[in-house]
Amino acid sequence: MPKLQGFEFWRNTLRGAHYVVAPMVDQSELAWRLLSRRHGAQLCYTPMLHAQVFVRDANYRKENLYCDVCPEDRPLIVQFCANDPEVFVQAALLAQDYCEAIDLNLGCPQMIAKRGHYGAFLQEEWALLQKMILLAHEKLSVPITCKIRVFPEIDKTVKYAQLLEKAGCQLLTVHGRTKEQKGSLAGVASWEHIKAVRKAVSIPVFANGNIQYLSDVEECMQKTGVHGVMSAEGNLHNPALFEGRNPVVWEMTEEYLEIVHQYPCPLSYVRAHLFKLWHHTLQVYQQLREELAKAKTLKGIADVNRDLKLRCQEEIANQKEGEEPKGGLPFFHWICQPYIRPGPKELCKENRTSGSEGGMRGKRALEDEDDGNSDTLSKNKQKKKLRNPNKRFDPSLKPKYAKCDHCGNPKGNKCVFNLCRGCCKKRAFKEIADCPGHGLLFKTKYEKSLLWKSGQPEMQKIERTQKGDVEETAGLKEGIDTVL
Ligand SMILES: Cc1cc2nc3c(=O)[nH]c(=O)nc-3n(C[C@H](O)[C@H](O)[C@H](O)COP(=O)(O)O)c2cc1C
Repeated sequence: MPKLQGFEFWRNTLRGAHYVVAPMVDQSELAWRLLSRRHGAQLCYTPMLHAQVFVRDANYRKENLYCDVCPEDRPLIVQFCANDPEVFVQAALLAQDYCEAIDLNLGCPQMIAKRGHYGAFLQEEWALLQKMILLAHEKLSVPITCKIRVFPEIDKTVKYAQLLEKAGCQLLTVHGRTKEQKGSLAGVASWEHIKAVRKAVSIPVFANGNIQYLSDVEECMQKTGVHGVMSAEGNLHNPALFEGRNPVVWEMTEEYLEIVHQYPCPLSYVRAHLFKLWHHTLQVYQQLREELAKAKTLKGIADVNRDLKLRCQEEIANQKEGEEPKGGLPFFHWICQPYIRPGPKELCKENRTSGSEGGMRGKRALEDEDDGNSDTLSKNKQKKKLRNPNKRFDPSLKPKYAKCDHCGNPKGNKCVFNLCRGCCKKRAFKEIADCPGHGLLFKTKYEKSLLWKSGQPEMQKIERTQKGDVEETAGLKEGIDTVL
C-alpha cells in the first residue's frame, strides 16, 4: 500500500488528531501517555531517542521502545535526534513498525544538543536537513515529520518550513519560540510565526507553546489556523488539560500509579511527574516534598500521595469562607493547574527558597539556564554551583599545570625529564634510565639483573654465547617491559 502523505496521513492515520502530547525526555513515557490519552490526548510522541545509540544498542531499543508498547498507545510518533542521514534512517527503520511516523527533533535548545550537534543546533544546516529528510522519506514505510523552533524573522522561519516540506516532511510542529527562548527566558511563543508557516505550507501544522488550558487550544487553532495543538508543560501539570478539567491531584496520581504498576517505568520519572503535578501543594506541605524525594518504591510514593490527600482534605474541611491563600498560592492548590514559569528574577528567588525538588524541575531548570552561561558553565558545573553557590569557575583561578615538554599534557611534578608519565616511560625505557618521580626504575632493575647474572655461572655461559651488548640489552628491556 502506498504511504499516505500530508493531510491524508493526518486525517486517516492520525485520525485527524487535534490534541497532542509533546515529546518529553524522561516524561512522555508509556504510562504518562496512557494517562494523557485517557484524558483527551489524541496523539502522543515518545521522548526524544538518540538515533546513534538506538542503532548500536539493542538494550536501548528494548528499554525505550520495543518493551514500551501497548495497543491503546496509538497513534504514536517516535522522535529521534540525529545529524547523520544514514544513521537517522537506520534508526528509523528499526523503529517504524512501532509507530505511525518518525519525527526529527529540530527544536532541542539545551547544552547537550549543542555539544551533540542536534536539535535546534541544526536549524542553520539546511543542506544537511534536506538530505536527512529526503532519505528518510524515500526509505521509510511511515511518513517523516519534523518539530522545529522558529527564527526571530518570520520570513526565514517560513522559508525553513518550506524547505522541510519540499524535502518530504509530511507534518510540521512549530514551537513558536526561538532557540534562545528557554528556561527563565522562555517568554511567550509567537503565534504570528506559527500562523505564517501554516499559511505558507501545504502539510498539516501543529502549534506548540503557551498552551495551559483548553481555551488556549481553541484560541490558538482559531488564530493560527493550525490543525492541532501540542502541549508539554501544560500537560505535565494537568494531564486532563485536553478534557478542559482540573481534577484533584491525588486522583490523577492514583490513576497514574495504577498505570505505572501495569507498565513500569523508572521511579525517577514517576517522582519527576509528581513534583510537577503537586507543584503548588508541595509549597504548602514542604515536608511531603522531602518524603517524595526519599521514597524508594511505588508503594512508598503511593503512601506519600495518601498523606497529601488527607492533609488537603483536612484543609478543605477547615477552610473558612473568604480566607485568602498564603504566599501568593492559587486558591485551590490541590487541583491540577498550570505553573507559570518565573522570569529570570523570580527564578533566582524561587531557587533560593525551594532548593532542589530532587527531580525534574531542578534538572530542567539547570538545563534551561544553559543559555545565559552556555559557553562558560556546563550542566555539571551548574549542578556544582547549585550545591555550592560560592563556587567559582573562573579559569584564571584554576591551578596551573606545567606542561610535558613532549606532548603538552600536564607533566609529572617530580619527573626528571619534565615529561608526563606516558612520555617519561617511553624515554626512560629507551635510555634505560630511572625516574623516581614516576616510579619508573629501568636502570636500577637492569643493573640488578646484571648483578644477579654475574653471580650465576650458567647464565654467564649463556651470555658468552650471545652476540653482544646491544642485543642483550634489548632482550633485557623486553623482560623489564613485561614486568612493568
Ligand atoms: C520535561 C520536558 C522534556 C522535553 N523533552 C523534549 C523532547 O524529548 N523532544 C522535543 O522535541 N522537545 C522536548 N521538550 C520540549 C517540548 O516538547 C515543548 O516543545 C516545549 O516544552 C514547549 O511547549 P510547552 O510550552 O507546551 O511546554 C521537552 C519539554 C519538557 C518540559
